[in-house]
Order: sequence, then C-alpha cells, then structure tokens
Amino acid sequence: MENLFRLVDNDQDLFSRRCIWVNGPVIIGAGPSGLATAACLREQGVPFMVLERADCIASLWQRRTYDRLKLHLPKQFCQLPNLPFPQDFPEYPSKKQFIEYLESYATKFEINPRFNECVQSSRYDETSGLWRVKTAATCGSSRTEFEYICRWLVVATGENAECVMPEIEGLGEFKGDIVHAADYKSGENFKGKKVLVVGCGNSGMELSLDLCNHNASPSLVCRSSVHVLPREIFGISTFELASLIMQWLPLWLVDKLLLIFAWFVLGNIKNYGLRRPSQGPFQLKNTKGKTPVLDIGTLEKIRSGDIKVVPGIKRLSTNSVELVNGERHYVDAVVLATGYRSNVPSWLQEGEFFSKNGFPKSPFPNGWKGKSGLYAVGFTRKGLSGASSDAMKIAQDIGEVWKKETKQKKQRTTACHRRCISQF
Ligand SMILES: Cc1cc2nc3c(=O)[nH]c(=O)nc-3n(C[C@H](O)[C@H](O)[C@H](O)COP(=O)(O)OP(=O)(O)OC[C@H]3O[C@@H](n4cnc5c(N)ncnc54)[C@H](O)[C@@H]3O)c2cc1C
Ligand SMILES: NC(=O)C1=CN([C@@H]2O[C@H](COP(=O)(O)OP(=O)(O)OC[C@H]3O[C@@H](n4cnc5c(N)ncnc54)[C@H](OP(=O)(O)O)[C@@H]3O)[C@@H](O)[C@H]2O)C=CC1
Ligand SMILES: O=C(O)C(=O)Cc1c[nH]c2ccccc12
Repeated sequence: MENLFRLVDNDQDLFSRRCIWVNGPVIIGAGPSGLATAACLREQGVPFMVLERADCIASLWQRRTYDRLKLHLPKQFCQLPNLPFPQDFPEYPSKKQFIEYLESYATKFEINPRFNECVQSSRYDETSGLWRVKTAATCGSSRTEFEYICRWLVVATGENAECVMPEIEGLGEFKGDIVHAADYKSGENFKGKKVLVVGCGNSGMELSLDLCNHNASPSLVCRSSVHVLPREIFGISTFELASLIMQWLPLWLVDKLLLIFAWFVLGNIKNYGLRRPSQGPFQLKNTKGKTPVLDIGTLEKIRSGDIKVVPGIKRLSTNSVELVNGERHYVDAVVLATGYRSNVPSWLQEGEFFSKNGFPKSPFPNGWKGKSGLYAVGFTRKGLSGASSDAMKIAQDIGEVWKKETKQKKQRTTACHRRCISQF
C-alpha cells in the first residue's frame, strides 16, 4: 500500500487494531472537497491518504440525492481545480453527469480513498506533534479499527454530513411513510398520495415539484420566511449576475437589485403564500448560511394550485397534520426536507478552530487553516466554488513545507552518503 508504514499489527485480537503512519496529510471525506484537495496535493507532489465512510466517492451525490437533481449553479461555478467539465455538458449538469465528472476526476489524479472507514475520533498529540485519527472499518461481520498517524489533517466531511431530523409532536404516531430528503429518490412511489413536505429550502421546493410531476399532491410547509429567486434573469444565471455585480457594488445593493429583478420575473411571492426574510438573499447566505431558493418551476405549480403552501406544523397524528393556523389535513406520507448539519464535533477533539456547530469559527476566506497542521475544506457556505478555493490554498500551504523538507532531507541523505562513502 502506498504511503503506508505499519507500526503494530495485532490480528489475534477479537477485532484487529492497526496503527498506520501516513507520509503526508490524511484527508477525511471523499466528496468534492476531499477530491479537490487530493488533486491539488497530487499536483504539488505531496502524498496523501483519503478516508471515506461510504463505499464510493461523492456519497452525498451518489447515495443521498434524488434522481432528477441537477446542479443549480452554472457549470463554471461547480468545476473542481485543474479539470474543466467536458464541453458537451449542459449549462446545468445532471447529477449523473456530475458523478461521471467526479469519477473521471478521481481517476485522473489517481485518488484511491480507503472506503468503508468512518472516522470515530481525531486528536492532536502535543508530545509527538502528530495527529491520531481512529476509524472503524466494517467489512461483512468483521470489524477492524485503524489508527492513522500523520502531521496534517484535512477535514472534508462537508456541511451536509448528517440529516437534521426535526422534533415534531406526534411524528412517532404517524402511520404513513416518513423519509428524509436524503433518502428520497423519486415521486414514483408517491403517485396519487397526499404528501406533506416539511421545509421550504431548495430540497423542499424541488421535491415538491418532483412529487407534482409524478401525480402526487404535495403540501409544502413554510414555517418562516424564504428568499426565492429565478434561476435565470433575462437569460443570465442569477448567481452569475450576482457574482458579476458584486465586484462593483456592496452586497446590500446587489441584494436590492436582485430582489427588483426577481419581482419582475416572479412577481410578488406573497401571492404564493411565501414571506421574504428582512435580510437580503446573499447577505443572509453569507451571515447565516441560509441558501436562497433558485426556482426551477415550483412557483408555477404553486400558482396553479398543484402545490399547496401551508404554515408551520402544530402536531401530527396517525394520518393527519394539524397546522398552526388550526387547519387539519389528511396526510399519506411525510418528506422531511429539514436540512443537514456538519458532524465534525462528534469526532474531532478540538475546540479552538471549529465551533460547536461543526463549522470553522473564522468565516470565508479565513476558515481553511487552523493550528498544528489542521485544515478545513468545504465549510465556506459557498458551495463547490468555495471548496475549490479552500483546496488550492491548503495544497499550496502543505506543498511549500513538503518541498522544503524533502529538499532538506535529500541534502542530508546525500551528505550522509558522502560521509559513508568517505569512511570506506
Ligand atoms: C442536494 C444538494 C445539491 C447541491 N447542489 C449544489 C450545486 O449545484 N452547486 C454547488 O456549488 N453546491 C451544491 N450543493 C452544496 C454541496 O455542499 C456540494 O455540492 C458538495 O457536495 C460539498 O462537497 P463536500 O465534499 O464538502 O461534502 P460532501 O459531498 O458531503 O462529502 C463529504 C464526504 O465525507 C464523508 N464523511 C462524512 N463524515 C465522515 C467520517 N466521520 N468519516 C469518513 N468520511 C466521512 C461523507 O460520506 C461524504 O462522502 C448541494 C448540496 C446538496 C445537499
Ligand atoms: N438543485 C440543487 O442544486 C439543490 C441544492 N440544494 C442545496 O442543499 C443544501 C441543503 O438544502 P435543504 O435540504 O433545502 O436544507 P435548508 O437548510 O436549506 O432548508 C431546510 C428547511 O427546513 C425548514 N425546517 C427545519 N426544521 C423544520 C421544522 N421543524 N418545521 C418546519 N420546517 C422546518 C427550514 O425552515 P427555517 O428556515 O424556518 O429553519 C428550512 O426551510 C442547500 O445548500 C441547498 O441549496 C438542495 C436541493 C437541490
Ligand atoms: O446549492 C448550494 O447549496 C450552494 O451552496 C451553492 C451556492 C453558493 N452560493 C449560493 C448563493 C445562492 C444560491 C446557491 C448558492
């Protein structure tokens, strides 16, 4: 195995624990962030090891997203460093195309993660000045524990590592199917059913549309406010337009302009039963991480009455929901589009760089580098382009130290050889 030096191997135990020295950084997570960092390190000539809990790369995209998903930002904002999307890809690649791209990315940069290894704990050992990363690998009924020892630790487990499961009174009593957006594949299974979609972020909006397109009847719970923007304004992607004018105008003004444009294209979203937050869409994304909804057709279905917007939930019972406005509706199934969270606090023993919510304390562009060789990639709340930007900085930073040290090591070895030779 490349880069590996086995220190201890006690296979005789009930379960086996192996201790492995990694020459170079350990990257936790083989999603786009981990892959981008690995590729940039490869370019710098730095060896690395990627640990992934799932059995494939980009598990969020391959296992935890719905069939008809497409990127909702244009492709130039979603490609990873050093490999553009193929020219024949559309402006908004499909999930299948994006996965294809990521697979070819991993092949091109020879990234071979160790799959089915979930990181359980990581801590910095002050005495040795090294990181100790413990994983549990399950293969069939056998369980192996590994401990990786390394100088650099790159956290790439993502902003969406775990599903947020809401506390809703009566959820346990509900007799119909309950699925989180991460386990929803298609509206196929919901034909003719009344489905309560909880949450009106991009997931809730898009899954409601998918349900509608499969002849189900969704009710979309919007308990608070939400920014909805058209995906395109006058033929230009809203995100691209915003990124362009951000170079000249302050964010609050960009937001004001976007809201005027959105009003022209979509009309007043109050007419759809939706309220806008008081803060503008991009300011809200930057300060609270709440992504504005980019509409791909849901509003049209709300206008036609195919999707019903409803207020917050008071309680669920065996087959119905009671809303905060007192209305009661019959429900066949519930889709929880209630979002995701980082899982870093559950396995990283560190309290200086990461805050309790599992995001680096310093916001973009300063949240990529901690102390003692700790790095974070993909926690910028700026999607894939934020991940690429982190990855390049991390690889550059580690690469500089690596090159300096390898040069010194080479010099020492040559000097040693000379000494050895001179002794003969
Ligand atoms: C439905 C959806 C659509 C999106 N669309 C876009 C878009 O169009 N454009 C855009 O810019 N952004 C989009 N995003 C944002 C999204 O965050 C990025 O697309 C991207 O997946 C982030 O990459 P990542 O590698 O940081 O995280 P992830 O893709 O989540 O990868 C993290 C990896 O770490 C692994 N992992 C987690 N914990 C552990 C552990 N303890 N041990 C080992 N491995 C672990 C996970 O299994 C996973 O494979 C979307 C997000 C979602 C949920
Ligand atoms: N095509 C694409 O590219 C897609 C991209 N995405 C991205 O994935 C990420 C995650 O999006 P998403 O899954 O929508 O998560 P979000 O965190 O964006 O939205 C979660 C929603 O759930 C609501 N919610 C949470 N708990 C409750 C509750 N108890 N009762 C009622 N409502 C509740 C929240 O309301 P409140 O605001 O009141 O807390 C919010 O509206 C985003 O960055 C998004 O852009 C998602 C889907 C498609
Ligand atoms: O889709 C997502 O989750 C993203 O994070 C992509 C994204 C980054 N910045 C944005 C601003 C508006 C809409 C989407 C994004």
